[in-house]
Amino acid sequence: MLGQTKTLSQLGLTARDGRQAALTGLAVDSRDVKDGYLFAALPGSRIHGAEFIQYALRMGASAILTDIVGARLAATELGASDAALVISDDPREALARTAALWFGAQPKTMIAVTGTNGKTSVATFVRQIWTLLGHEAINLGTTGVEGAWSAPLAHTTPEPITLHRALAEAAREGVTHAAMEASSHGLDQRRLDGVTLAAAGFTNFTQDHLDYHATFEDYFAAKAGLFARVLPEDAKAVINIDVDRGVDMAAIAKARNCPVITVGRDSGDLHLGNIQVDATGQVVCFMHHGKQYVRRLGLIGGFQAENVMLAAALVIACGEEPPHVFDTLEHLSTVRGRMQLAGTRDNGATVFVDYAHTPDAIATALKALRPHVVGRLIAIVGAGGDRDATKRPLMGQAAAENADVVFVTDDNPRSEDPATIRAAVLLGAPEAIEVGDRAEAILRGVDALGPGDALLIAGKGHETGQVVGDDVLPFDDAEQASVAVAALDGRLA
Ligand SMILES: CC(=O)N[C@H]1[C@@H](OP(=O)(O)OP(=O)(O)OC[C@H]2O[C@@H](n3ccc(=O)[nH]c3=O)[C@H](O)[C@@H]2O)O[C@H](CO)[C@@H](O)[C@@H]1O[C@H](C)C(=O)N[C@@H](C)C(=O)N[C@H](CCC(=O)O)C(=O)O
Ligand SMILES: Nc1ncnc2c1ncn2[C@@H]1O[C@H](COP(=O)(O)OP(=O)(O)OP(=O)(O)O)[C@@H](O)[C@H]1O
Ligand SMILES: N[C@H](CCC[C@H](N)C(=O)O)C(=O)O
Ligand SMILES: [Mg+2]
Repeated sequence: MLGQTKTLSQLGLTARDGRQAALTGLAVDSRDVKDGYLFAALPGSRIHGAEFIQYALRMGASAILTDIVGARLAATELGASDAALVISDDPREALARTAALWFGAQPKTMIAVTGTNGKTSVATFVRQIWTLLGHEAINLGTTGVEGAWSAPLAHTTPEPITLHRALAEAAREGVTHAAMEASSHGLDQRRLDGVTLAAAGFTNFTQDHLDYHATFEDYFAAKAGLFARVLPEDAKAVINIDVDRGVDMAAIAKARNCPVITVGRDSGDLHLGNIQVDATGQVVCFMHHGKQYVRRLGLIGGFQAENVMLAAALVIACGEEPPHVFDTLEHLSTVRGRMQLAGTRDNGATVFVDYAHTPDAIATALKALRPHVVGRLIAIVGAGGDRDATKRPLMGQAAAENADVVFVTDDNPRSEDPATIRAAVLLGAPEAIEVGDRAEAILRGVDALGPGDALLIAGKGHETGQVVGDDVLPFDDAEQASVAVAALDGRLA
């Protein structure tokens, strides 16, 4: 995009006085504005971006996109400037559409997946299936952009400028298929409203993010925006109807005339029949419109079978032949940090790392492990700072109810006092052992493993840092686990 200019009208924008402007770039943060840029001054959760219009104008902004409140806030600066002023009722949505036009390309076939848990897993499985079918495919989300083209991302659903820059670059590199995660923050802030989707998926709905969304209903409404607003009317909605609110989500999609494909544990256009677990995976019977496909997945957990089912249905919704899709499933590999086997002790006990950071995910992950374990199930849990505080005791409770031994430790305390967070988790797990230092908790968890036992280290999954205050200290659960196993089994040089 370097060196290009586009006029406001080429970007679908109209200035209040009809003025044109040749733009050289877009920015959502005044500190990123350069000569000739459009600065989107958005209403924020802490401050209105219009407070920075004066700064953006000094940096050479040629146009300002904001709402009526922003225009009033910066009336004096705007009055004295030549910059074009675009006022929108929904400037975040306008920015998303503008960013799509500015970058001008995306992979031809795109899907998005929302839900409290399972988005990264489903998006990764969709990408793996497309790749196995011979397509150039990527997934975008919590673990960055992965697949045929890769790049790091700071957010699960990046803001529109970052998102469309990545999509356009991937498309230029030959990527034809992309699966992205739609977080509730991303949907609420219209970050993906400029993406053209062929299909959208819904995994499940349980508690998270009640720090950001005022009520549970607001959280649902944000997620429902994927089907109520972002998905085009002729595009397919693929919905797990065997989970809470699945039926409501399907009704929202139907009301917009989107064809609805249902999946579920026990019912739906695609559902699961018998599942037989073994030490390293499961043999699953997939039932699709009266046909049965029995396939072995090298993945642990009934929830991963459900995620694979949703991924397969999304790929089929995008036009692939069902038998070809089911034939790829035996070749799927574990998503990094999701039920990842991180070590096996000499006595056969296993250690898994999993990104469970909600009450439902902790319960689900532990229940999923139980059939694979003949001995005790040990869990290490902790809750993040500066995030939904009401989920903390519920996370402790989920661990206490589903594991035999629980350690409560730290997981990204951020600006909060770690001991206060642990105390909240311990309210739900009063018998748990408190070990603040995460490395020590892992060492003690691994040390406690007898023959036939298993350890679940929950919360950090693929993360490579422990966020304490403003510092990110290097920390990797899988690495710590394998070091602990090696040290305790005398395999460290
Ligand atoms: C809570 C939240 O989502 N905040 C997002 C929101 O910022 P905000 O409303 O808090 O912004 P603010 O600080 O009030 O500032 C208002 C505006 O002034 C601008 N500004 C601010 C300072 C300045 O000097 N100049 C300037 O222009 C800001 O860019 C912003 O547009 O709008 C910004 C611009 O679009 C986002 O970058 C920012 O994401 C922050 C960085 C964030 O951390 N978000 C997280 C919580 C998030 O989105 N997570 C989700 C979910 C993950 C999950 O599912 O678990 C994700 O998709 O990653
Ligand atoms: N279908 C599911 N049902 C219940 N729990 C699940 C499901 N899929 C994954 N989980 C749990 O949630 C954790 C996170 O999975 P994943 O990263 O795929 O979810 P996500 O929705 O992308 O999370 P985030 O909100 O952080 O982006 C997993 O490690 C597992 O414990
Ligand atoms: N995307 C989630 C990840 C949480 C992971 C956990 N390790 C934590 O820090 O709470 C969030 O930011 O809420
Ligand atoms: Mg994710």
